[in-house]
Amino acid sequence: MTGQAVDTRISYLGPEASFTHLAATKVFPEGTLVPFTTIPECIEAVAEGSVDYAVVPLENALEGSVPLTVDYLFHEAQLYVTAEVLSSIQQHLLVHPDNRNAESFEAIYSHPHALAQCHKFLFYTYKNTPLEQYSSTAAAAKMVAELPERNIAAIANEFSAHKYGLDILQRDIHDFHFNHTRFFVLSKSDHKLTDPTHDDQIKTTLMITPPDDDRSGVLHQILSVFAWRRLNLSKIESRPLKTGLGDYFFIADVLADEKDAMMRGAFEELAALGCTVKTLGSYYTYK
Ligand SMILES: O=C(O)C(=O)C[C@]1(C(=O)O)C=C[C@@H](O)C=C1
Repeated sequence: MTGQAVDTRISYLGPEASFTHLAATKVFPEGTLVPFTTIPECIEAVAEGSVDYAVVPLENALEGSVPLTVDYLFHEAQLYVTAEVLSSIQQHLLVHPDNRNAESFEAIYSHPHALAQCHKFLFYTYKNTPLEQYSSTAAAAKMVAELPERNIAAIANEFSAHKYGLDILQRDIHDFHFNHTRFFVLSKSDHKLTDPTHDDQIKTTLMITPPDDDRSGVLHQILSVFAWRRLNLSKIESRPLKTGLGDYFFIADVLADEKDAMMRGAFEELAALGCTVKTLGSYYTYK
């Protein structure tokens, strides 16, 4: 199934020119893209059926997981991943043209992940400048554009600079060169989006809750389920179950299709161990 239909509706963490918007246009060059201010709003829109898909950030190479996305998918939503998008992230310091000669700023605004990706730059160059969290990089850029009378700056991408008429004061301010973010394309139905450009490697994301009997070696047992079947994990991470200190679930990416015989065997063995498994489905990567 491709994501090309014009009448397909897609929610994304907006506004226009956010990194999430750019990721959404890779998969849906022709769909109707509907911006939302928060990740839960994007996810709820697809869950309640006002859009067909949601595109949300999942993980960044420098900052790690976006906890809100992971936790919302585990605790609140029953959705499937139909594709993931891998995007290279370049962060720039943007200012209103009226303030391009400013040497210091009242505050610098951006999404918390973007501020964190530029920690070293901000620490060494703007040590005493307050850093203010905003709903997305593009939302911060839009706000800076709308308030020329305030001497403030935003961290966002080049598209935001063009879209909102800002100057790029400093390019590529992210701390490490390899800055990439993974985005999930979510749907209510379990299917795979495909495209001639997608990667051949299929991936399945599982959310595994261990049995609550506190037995020793349970993580080892879970890992062995995959290891002896030669099912390669590209990621495993623990997140709090929110039921008590020390209670966790694991989010694991397995490089296989959940319909493979080996994967079906893995599901059976995990159940026999007393684990509860929530599958987010199998999907390809758009680059
Ligand atoms: O899409 C955006 O512009 C965002 O602000 C979100 C987000 C994120 O949550 O990771 C997306 C990509 C970048 O890693 C920085 C921020």
